[in-house]
Amino acid sequence: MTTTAVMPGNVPAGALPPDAAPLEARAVSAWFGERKVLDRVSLHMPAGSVTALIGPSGCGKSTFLRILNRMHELVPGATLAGEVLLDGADIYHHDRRLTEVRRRIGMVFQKPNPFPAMSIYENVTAGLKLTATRISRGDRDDLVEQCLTKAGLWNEVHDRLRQPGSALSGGQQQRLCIARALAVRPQVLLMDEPCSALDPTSTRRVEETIRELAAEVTIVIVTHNMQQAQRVSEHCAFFLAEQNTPGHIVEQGLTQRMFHRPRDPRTEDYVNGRFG
Ligand SMILES: Nc1ncnc2c1ncn2[C@@H]1O[C@H](COP(=O)(O)OP(=O)(O)OP(=O)(O)O)[C@@H](O)[C@H]1O
Repeated sequence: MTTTAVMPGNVPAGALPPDAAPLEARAVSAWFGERKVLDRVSLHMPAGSVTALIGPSGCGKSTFLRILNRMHELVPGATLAGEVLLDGADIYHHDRRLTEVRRRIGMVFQKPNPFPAMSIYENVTAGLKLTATRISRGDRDDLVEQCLTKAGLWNEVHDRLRQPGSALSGGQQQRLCIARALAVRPQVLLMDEPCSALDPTSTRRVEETIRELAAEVTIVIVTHNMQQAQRVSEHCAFFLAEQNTPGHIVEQGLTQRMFHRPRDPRTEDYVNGRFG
């Protein structure tokens, strides 16, 4: 797949976003100090679709997600082995710039975390400053509208863009965080339980947003909610860490197949709520 991502310093006001890219983990293992928490995880996350990571607490889903945009290395004593390929190129290659990797592979966290002192408008454009992206005032206005529209929030906030982001409801704040992540035109969006702090109505709204974005950005989402995994994802990977062994993938494939015709009895037990 060719890459036409917009580089920092050159953001035209065109249609969002550039190009979703496939992400692939090859034999990824991870340690915290001496303790191995992931063992040789290989997973293909196809471009322009949603991949859900499911599994009981502590099996390494968040650690795996954080490895996908090089956040794992921020933890003192944390190490890893294996490769992560974005559009075929290893994000851990010594030539890759960390800021560029994180710009291409954005992250939305469990708890909505808009910058509290910034307005809604400034929250969306915050990432442009961090990535030293130059953009004219007119293009910036267009970008804010596009990102808020993509995040399903424009209609609710277009008349109060200068109000603080923290004044929004929890679900709106999470969609603001999605808009902020989109503003730097990522090819991949990682989401770590993005709805776990939200009420059911806000959850549905964020899920709609995820589905709307899916054609244009590769999405990888950690979720404990089996209904949510089925509603939002095309692909699914079931992680398990049995009896203090490191987490690994038991089964992966199309979500509908995994939920209705699982191949491994442990997958069947998990998706049917018999453990975890
Ligand atoms: N910063 C850390 N330092 C040491 N150990 C950690 C750290 N973060 C996670 N771990 C350990 O790594 C293992 C995997 O944790 P991780 O958070 O990735 O699992 P998870 O599947 O995402 O869990 P949950 O669903 O509860 O969020 C766990 O045993 C956890 O205790």
